[in-house]
Amino acid sequence: MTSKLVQRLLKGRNLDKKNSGAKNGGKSRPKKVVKPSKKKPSKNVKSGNEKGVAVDVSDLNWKTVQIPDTMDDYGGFYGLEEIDGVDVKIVDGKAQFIAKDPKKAVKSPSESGKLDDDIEEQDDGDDENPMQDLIEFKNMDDLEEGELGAPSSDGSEEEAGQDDDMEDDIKDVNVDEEPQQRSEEKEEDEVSSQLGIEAADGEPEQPADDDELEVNVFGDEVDIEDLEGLPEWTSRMKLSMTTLQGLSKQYFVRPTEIQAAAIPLALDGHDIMGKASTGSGKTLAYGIPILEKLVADQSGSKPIGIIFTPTRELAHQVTQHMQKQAFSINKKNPYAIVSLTGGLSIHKQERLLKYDGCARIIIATPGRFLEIIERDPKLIDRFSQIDYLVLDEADRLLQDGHFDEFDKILKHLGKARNMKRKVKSEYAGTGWQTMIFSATFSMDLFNKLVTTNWKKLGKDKDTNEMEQALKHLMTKINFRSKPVIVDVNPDNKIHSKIAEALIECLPTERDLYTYYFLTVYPGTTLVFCNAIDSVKKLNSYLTFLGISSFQIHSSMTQKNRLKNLEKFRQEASSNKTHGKPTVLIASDVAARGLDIPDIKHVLNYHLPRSADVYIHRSGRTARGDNEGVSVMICSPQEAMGPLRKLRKVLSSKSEAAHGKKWQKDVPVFPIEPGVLSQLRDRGAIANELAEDQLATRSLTKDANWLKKAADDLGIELDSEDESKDIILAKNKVKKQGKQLGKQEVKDLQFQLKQMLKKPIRKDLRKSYLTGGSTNLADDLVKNTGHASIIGHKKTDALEFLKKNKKNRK
Ligand SMILES: Nc1ncnc2c1ncn2[C@@H]1O[C@H](COP(=O)(O)OP(=O)(O)OP(=O)(O)O)[C@@H](O)[C@H]1O
Repeated sequence: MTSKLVQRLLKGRNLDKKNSGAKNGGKSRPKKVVKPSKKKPSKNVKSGNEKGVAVDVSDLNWKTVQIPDTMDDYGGFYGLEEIDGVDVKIVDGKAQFIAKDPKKAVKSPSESGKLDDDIEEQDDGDDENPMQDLIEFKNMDDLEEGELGAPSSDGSEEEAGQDDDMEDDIKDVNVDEEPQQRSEEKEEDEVSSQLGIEAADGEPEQPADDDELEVNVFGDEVDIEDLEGLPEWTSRMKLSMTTLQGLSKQYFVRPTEIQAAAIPLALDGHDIMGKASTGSGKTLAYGIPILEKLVADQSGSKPIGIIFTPTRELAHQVTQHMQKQAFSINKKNPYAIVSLTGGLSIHKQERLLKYDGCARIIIATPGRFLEIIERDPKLIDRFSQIDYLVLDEADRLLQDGHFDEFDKILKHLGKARNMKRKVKSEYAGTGWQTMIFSATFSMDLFNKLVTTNWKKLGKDKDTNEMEQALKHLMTKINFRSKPVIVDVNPDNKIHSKIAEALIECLPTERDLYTYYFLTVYPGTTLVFCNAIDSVKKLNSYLTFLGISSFQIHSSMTQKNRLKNLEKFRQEASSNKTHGKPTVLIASDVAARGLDIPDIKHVLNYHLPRSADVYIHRSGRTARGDNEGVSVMICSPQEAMGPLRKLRKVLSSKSEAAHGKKWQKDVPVFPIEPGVLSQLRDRGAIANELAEDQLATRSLTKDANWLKKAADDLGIELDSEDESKDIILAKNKVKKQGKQLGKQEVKDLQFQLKQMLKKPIRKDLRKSYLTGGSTNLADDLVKNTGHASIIGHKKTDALEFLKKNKKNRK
């Protein structure tokens, strides 16, 4: 009996050079085909046996499985194909596909054609190197010396518990195929996700015909009337219908300040240095001009722009933002706008870059981009043809230590383009248009870069900070002409829609006060810690306390980071309706650029290391038109020293001139001792359990790591080897000291469970439903009571701070 085979497509899309817009005037789009095998496909059906004919898998006539529209494209399950009348036989460990009736089961030559040659897979294996990832992220992110403990005790893989659901998406698919094939498809899926392809949320996986698209775009999806509702865009700048449709679809009825100022200048061909608050729409300020070029040249094949970002998450986010804005182009060619970051197979990315019509706009981290172009000089020639170069979060990209990679990229591209300096530090007419954007252009970040004239520039008191930074940048970046400075946030301060506050506590009580804040002010909260160990510990602590908590830090694999971000988003939206907190605990890998909707609070568990970091961390709330709260937890000693310094940098010149004290601007959150005391005991137990959990995980990892290292070296591990290494031995003893016995863990978990069942009461109040200062019955009826503290009114940190501010005035 022949079976029905099912295979998964690369997100239902593929690369069909033959059908790419480049050769068809942009009219046709990639045909949906899958390349499931690394084997070079045969053009002809192979010789058969008495039961059927052995057929190469890529020659089979797969049929698309229709999946209901209501299903999300989560994990790429929209790309299923099936075939009848084919058996799988394992011969010499390899799968053979036996077709009973080759006429029915095999594609006609015109269907199979040369496509597979075009996208022939090389036997490249998976290049993911966890250690390499770590190094990359150490460069760009926040790892501190010693944070990793034993040699990658954390590896690049997250703790077992966290990894469980990071399992291969494909496992649920009923596939009669070789495991190897499945893992290849998994890789493909990762690449498609890496390229930001899933951004086409909810859209059909099979692109529609052009006519159909017109109907969709102008009929169902975008009300043509809406376009008339965008006079605030059209009166200020000339934009294509495609761009206006994108804006209309996202309900962006007017440009933000930075967009209104920067887009017309960019469309006029100016190089730009742009500064605006966090969450003020800088992505589209540089993105729209680049997309306009793509709209005008949809059938072309040369790359239009490269956007560099300092972190992978940001690169993915910018990709999705751009794809969403250019949704109709993205529908036709999902590979026109792609991201290029570390953490996933470089070979897959390299292959995709070679196709005409693909990768017209690239959003990349500098490390991976440099690696790719240095492996293939042809790519240097290709990318030197760009019209636009963007540095998002430019100050971070150009920061000490990171500039080298970027400098090398500039040199490679400049040389290939044969750029000639026309005037001092300007490449008039020969270069690309450069746009650099950030919320901060702090002098602190540049002053570590060694330049001969930097000190002199720093003394020039008449020039403002942006001018000085620009003078410096002019020596580093190949601008076409002197960039126009667009500074819509000249005071360089925290976004005006963010209410700031302080919580003072002992350094050892940060966990407890975080728990307190989350309990009293539930909502979507992003907590920033300075050390990865603190992220892990707090995540474990809050999870034991029953709070929906997720973590993201730079020693996690890229896949897990993206997954956790996604899970946090999902959980936040369901918890919101129940008045429950949802927490994302992050290292500074999440401080810049991330645009997570509806973050109500940012909590600085540790004081940020600089004012810029504080501005970026706080800027994860109050995105777009929203308001938000940023709270710093600090000890009394910190308030005297580092905090004072931080506030001094943040206070505007006018405030300083008026002798205004920062304490007046930043209120201390009042703590209700009655509530806090009820949280203390449960917090203490959660703390013990969290320490035990982390110590146990870490010891297991250390042991695994040592064993693997010994296996790799082909030596047998002597149980005394560890104790010979003093640091390892000390670490081990320290961790063992935090471990609990199995029974102890069980007892504590039981105790905690009982405690968590008990409701928290305001002022330890016991009963009196209608008596006392708060009428509980009233609260119940009017729904004015707190979701988790009996006798407490509903609270909102933002409202509280606003009222507080009014009272202080
Ligand atoms: N014209 C607009 N009207 C309303 N919302 C907008 C507009 N442009 C962008 N947004 C939204 O504002 C939010 C912030 O945009 P974006 O991420 O570009 O900010 P940013 O200035 O780059 O922030 P950061 O400095 O933190 O990186 C996004 O959710 C985006 O969709």
